Amino acid sequence: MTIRWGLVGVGDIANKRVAAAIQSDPNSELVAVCRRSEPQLDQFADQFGVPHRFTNADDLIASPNLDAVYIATPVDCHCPQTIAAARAGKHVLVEKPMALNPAECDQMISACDQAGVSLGVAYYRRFYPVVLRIQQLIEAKQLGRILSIGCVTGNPNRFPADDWRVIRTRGGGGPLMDIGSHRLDVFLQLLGDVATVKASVIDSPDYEAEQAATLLVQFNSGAHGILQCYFGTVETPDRLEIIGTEGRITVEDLNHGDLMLSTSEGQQLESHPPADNLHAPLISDFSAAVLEHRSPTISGPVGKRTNDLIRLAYEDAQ
Ligand SMILES: NC(=O)C1=CN([C@@H]2O[C@H](COP(=O)(O)OP(=O)(O)OC[C@H]3O[C@@H](n4cnc5c(N)ncnc54)[C@H](OP(=O)(O)O)[C@@H]3O)[C@@H](O)[C@H]2O)C=CC1
Ligand SMILES: O=C1CO[C@H](CO)[C@@H](O)[C@@H]1O
Repeated sequence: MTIRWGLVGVGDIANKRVAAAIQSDPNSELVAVCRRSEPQLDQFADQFGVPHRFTNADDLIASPNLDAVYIATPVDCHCPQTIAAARAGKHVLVEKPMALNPAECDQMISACDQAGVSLGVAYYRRFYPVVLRIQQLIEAKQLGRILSIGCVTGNPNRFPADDWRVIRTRGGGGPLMDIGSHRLDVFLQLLGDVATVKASVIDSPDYEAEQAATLLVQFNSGAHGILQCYFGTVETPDRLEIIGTEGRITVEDLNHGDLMLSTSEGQQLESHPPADNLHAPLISDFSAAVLEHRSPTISGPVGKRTNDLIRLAYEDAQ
């Protein structure tokens, strides 16, 4: 059996990676796509050879010949479209951040539970070989007791004030929601759950959302997490550093996967590059989970935890 996918929202990320990832997965088939703009919909469907096209998400979701819906629309659409898909009996894989706020995440989880369908969230960095290698090194106590994890990330785009990414009711916030969310998810994967969140933001002179956010989180283990995220800077690589009592790991760019391990014995460079299509392992995991009747690796409750931390950060910053 293959999973027949409908893809709602065929903009930037669908075009760059999601459609190709579905089409390259042996358990998946891309059978339907949706966006409201008809000429752009046709262009996308023609480019990827997708047989069914819809200008209304409800119509795609109601279509009987689908097993799963991939939601790649702006964040304010994630909750209503997930609930509609669940009620129509479709499994749902939703882009990050999962929703505008934790209350929406709860509604999505509960709708999918009630309908008996799977819910996954697209935090694909969880499948990066370099992240899995770091997890292994931490678990093997190669770094001793972990004291801190730090990440700096920036998107150079200068978003206009009417872009959904910088309107709070559409994107949920600014760089913290859009790019910080990915890194907080990696923090949770590597160091476990968080007890407290402190945050400060810098407002943008040009739009409603923040332009910069700096977070200091304290994990249940006692370790610190420091996250800095920006919009409108020069391109900032996806840098990660973990400091322990016996060692340090530095990754200059998670998307390249070179890892430097420093211990008292010296330095060791390892290379763990990600998949060519970063979404491919995510789609494969989700479709296999549906076929094997297991939970996807990045389930609704996993995705929601990042929304919880972001909410605490915005509350503290206020
Ligand atoms: N995992 C990752 O690395 C990345 C994830 N993302 C996430 O993916 C999502 C989409 O981002 P991105 O592709 O950059 O956004 P875009 O703005 O480029 O695309 C959004 C798409 O959604 C469509 N859309 C908007 N509203 C609706 C609606 N009500 N019904 C149906 N379609 C709709 C738009 O088309 P139209 O207006 O014609 O309807 C467009 O095709 C976001 O959640 C974002 O955070 C984005 C980039 C990378
Ligand atoms: O990783 C990413 C690349 O940039 C995009 C635009 O800011 C983000 O939405 C996305 O999560």
